[in-house]
Amino acid sequence: MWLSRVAARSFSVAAAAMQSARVYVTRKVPPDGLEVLRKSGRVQFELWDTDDPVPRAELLKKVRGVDGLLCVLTEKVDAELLDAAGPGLKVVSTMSVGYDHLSLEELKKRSLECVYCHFHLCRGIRVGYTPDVLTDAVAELTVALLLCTSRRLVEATHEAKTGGWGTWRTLWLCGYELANSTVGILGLGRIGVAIAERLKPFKVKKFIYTDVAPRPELANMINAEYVSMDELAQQSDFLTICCALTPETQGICNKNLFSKMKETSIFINTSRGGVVNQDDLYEALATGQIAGAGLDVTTPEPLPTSHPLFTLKNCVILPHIASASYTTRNAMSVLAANNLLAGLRGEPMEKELKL
Ligand SMILES: O=C(O)[C@H](O)CO
Repeated sequence: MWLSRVAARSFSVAAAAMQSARVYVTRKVPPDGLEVLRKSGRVQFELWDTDDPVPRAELLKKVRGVDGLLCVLTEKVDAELLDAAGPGLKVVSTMSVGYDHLSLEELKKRSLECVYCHFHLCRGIRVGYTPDVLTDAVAELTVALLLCTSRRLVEATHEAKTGGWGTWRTLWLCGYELANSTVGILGLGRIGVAIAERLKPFKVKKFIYTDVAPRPELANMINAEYVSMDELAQQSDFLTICCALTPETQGICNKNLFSKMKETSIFINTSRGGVVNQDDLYEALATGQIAGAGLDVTTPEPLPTSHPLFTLKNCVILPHIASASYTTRNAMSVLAANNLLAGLRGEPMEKELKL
């Protein structure tokens, strides 16, 4: 069985190197990325040319026999999809920094089959993603969401528009300020550093963080102290979640964490909804266990408008827009296209996920 799979892959890798590869693009991607694909002259690509996700059944049909897949975070790349694509699939390039929609296990399994293959170009399925190019946009939006939540801007504009604005009142719509505060970062990476750099001029007193292990090279850039998860919860006036969604971080922001936070603290999540237990968060917000939450990500997405979190004044919910600037989304599409092309040529990708 593996022999025929390896043989098929070896043949198709060699063939793709000589002629144009077949690629399926699962979404209308920004123009700069499409231009890269068009100009390459190396790929014949078919595009799901709308802003809505391609229906699963259609996707499974369209990937049959492709050499490459350029996808976004709404497409689950799992065993079913990889089987549907078949042994010719050489590259999956996602236009996202997050890769929790890709089953790394399944991708790895298929790559391992190539241990038996002695062709240099035959290295299993390679995966590209788009870190770095979105760091500025995500950090900027995180700061905006944090200020919007802590200074109650959504509530305030609502009051102004709907006649709630009476006379000037001493404690009306008061919130919490960054000056002299402690900001906690759960999961310190490029984005956490970029957020801290932007918050520093607001006169934050102290940055603290936790992660699977200390990250001194990054922490030194923002003078952040490594603390335990409990200390992070207890000390943070603002807690910003920057970790990837993995089996280890799934639901890590739960009752246990919220119960240790201050009643005056603000919780901000621009990573993935899955890191939060939303029932526990609702409880913490509704009972005043914490002061407020700003969420750019939820489970599911979109969050149904009937969801209890939407009933809370102290919860600001955005529709997953952290990287949504024209510059960044175009840059992500270019990087995803270049990763795809490099993978198809059997060359190193600019940003490749090590499986
Ligand atoms: O993973 C990502 O890239 C973001 O969540 C969307 O830009």
